[in-house]
Amino acid sequence: MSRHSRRKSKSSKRRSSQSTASSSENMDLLDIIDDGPIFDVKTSKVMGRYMISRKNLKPGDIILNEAPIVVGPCAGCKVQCLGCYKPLESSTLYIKCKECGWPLCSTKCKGLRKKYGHTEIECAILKTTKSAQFLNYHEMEKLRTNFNAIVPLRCLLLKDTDPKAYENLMTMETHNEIRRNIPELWNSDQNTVVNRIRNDWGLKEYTEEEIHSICGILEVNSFEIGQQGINIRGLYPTAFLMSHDCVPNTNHIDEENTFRLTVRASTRIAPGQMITLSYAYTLQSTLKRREHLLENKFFECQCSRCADPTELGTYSGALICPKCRTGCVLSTDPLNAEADWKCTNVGKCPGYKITSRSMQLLTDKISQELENLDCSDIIGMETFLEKYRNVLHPTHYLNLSVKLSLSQLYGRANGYLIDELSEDLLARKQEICEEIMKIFNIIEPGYTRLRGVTLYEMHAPLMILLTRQFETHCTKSELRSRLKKILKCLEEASLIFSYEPENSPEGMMGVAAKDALVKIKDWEKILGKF
Ligand SMILES: C[S@@+](CC[C@H](N)C(=O)[O-])C[C@H]1O[C@@H](n2cnc3c(N)ncnc32)[C@H](O)[C@@H]1O
Repeated sequence: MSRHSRRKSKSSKRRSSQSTASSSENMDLLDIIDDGPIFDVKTSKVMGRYMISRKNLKPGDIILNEAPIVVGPCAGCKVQCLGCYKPLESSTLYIKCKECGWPLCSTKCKGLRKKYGHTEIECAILKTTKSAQFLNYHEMEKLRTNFNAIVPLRCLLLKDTDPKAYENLMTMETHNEIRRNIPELWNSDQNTVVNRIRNDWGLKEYTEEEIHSICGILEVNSFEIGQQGINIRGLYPTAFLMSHDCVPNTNHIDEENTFRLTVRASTRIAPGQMITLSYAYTLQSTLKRREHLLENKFFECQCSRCADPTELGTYSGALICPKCRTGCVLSTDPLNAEADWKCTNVGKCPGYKITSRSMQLLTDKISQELENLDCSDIIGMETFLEKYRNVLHPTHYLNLSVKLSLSQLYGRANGYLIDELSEDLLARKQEICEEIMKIFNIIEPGYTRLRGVTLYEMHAPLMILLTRQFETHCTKSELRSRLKKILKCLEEASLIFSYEPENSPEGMMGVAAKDALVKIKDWEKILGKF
């Protein structure tokens, strides 16, 4: 899943505690379960195992904190250091491990002989199997595919090095029965993982079936992790148990060097409520999210957002009716990707219908146009919004992604620095932030990065406009109420970012939000409490 994972266990009476979870590197599921009643694991025919809360959780509460079972390069990744995963493709500064011959960032790489890096046992196997002979540095595409087999090999090595972890891992969902009927997927795993491990490296002790199962487990259960330009995947012993929801109630972060995962509640979660994360990108339409989930996680999402043609009133996939120009064109059956789309302006529209296929062709074409836009081109983005004003709903996911970019570009891009913005452009930044916040409040509610970033962005135009206007046209009471609004934005942003690593972009935004809060407090000293 994208920045998520899940896990297994037949019993429905399992639970974990925050204190136990954070106290031991080597705990297993049962250790967690025995000690603290944060969640239970239940089983359903449709979803398999899933987690429910045992208590009232508040936003920010830790649900679990655990070390990975295994980490390493993603399938399809670029060439990277086998120890610390630093990207190496565009770097001339790399060496080959003097034992196994695989690329490393340096002889002093911090991941050498480390549990979650290039271990001695991995190095010995890659050396004795003469695996480096297949690393042809003149054919990058082929070279990259060698990395696909690294994490599967690490999983297989657990059989001897950590049998309990291996046993745990092998209970995870593989979806082999579906995956083996998708030739493109199965053959790619066969060629780049199974044949690599068994034929090229000669490790025949591992069966084809078990290697395919590990490929499935990794695809279905691993989290995308990594900080500071590192993009890798990790399997976690418990977090994989969280089921998917297109409006999730948790968020998670992974620590930079240890790769420990912390899952927190992002909203209030009541006892008995499912603990969820989104395996798909929330800023997409139902059709796109469901397509991703079916192709990558092998299930059909039926959540309340997917089942509602308006997507809980966010209209993330809605078109503007070309006939009546005011109605919304929505799916007649959102849980059926083939269903027609119709204008819902009943009585006022002469009637408009489009097939799902045509609707997708249209949005794919517009999406392609968007992809070709320079990501810092403010005018290009505003022109895009204007061009599709009568085609896409204002909160269609393509418009939302443009507005999210604009919310950050106004005030930061060259020629658009915050102090240089005219009052009109400051008002535009504010308007965009307010518009997208309404949607994020629905699809990414609570303590989420998207809300944190947007709240922080929103405070800036509010503050600059106020500083420019307060001497000329602002009464004392208006001043106080405007400062109160800014204070609220900053306080919430700063709270959300307090859970982020300090050196991450969000962590740094948190520091900036705190600094800005101090300045606002100075105003409070003059004006009295807001
Ligand atoms: C990471 S696993 C979650 C743990 C898994 N249920 C188990 O028992 O091991 C992800 C898989 O769980 C199932 N799943 C998770 N969320 C679901 C949902 N909302 N609807 C249907 N199936 C879901 C799907 O089979 C999916 O591929």
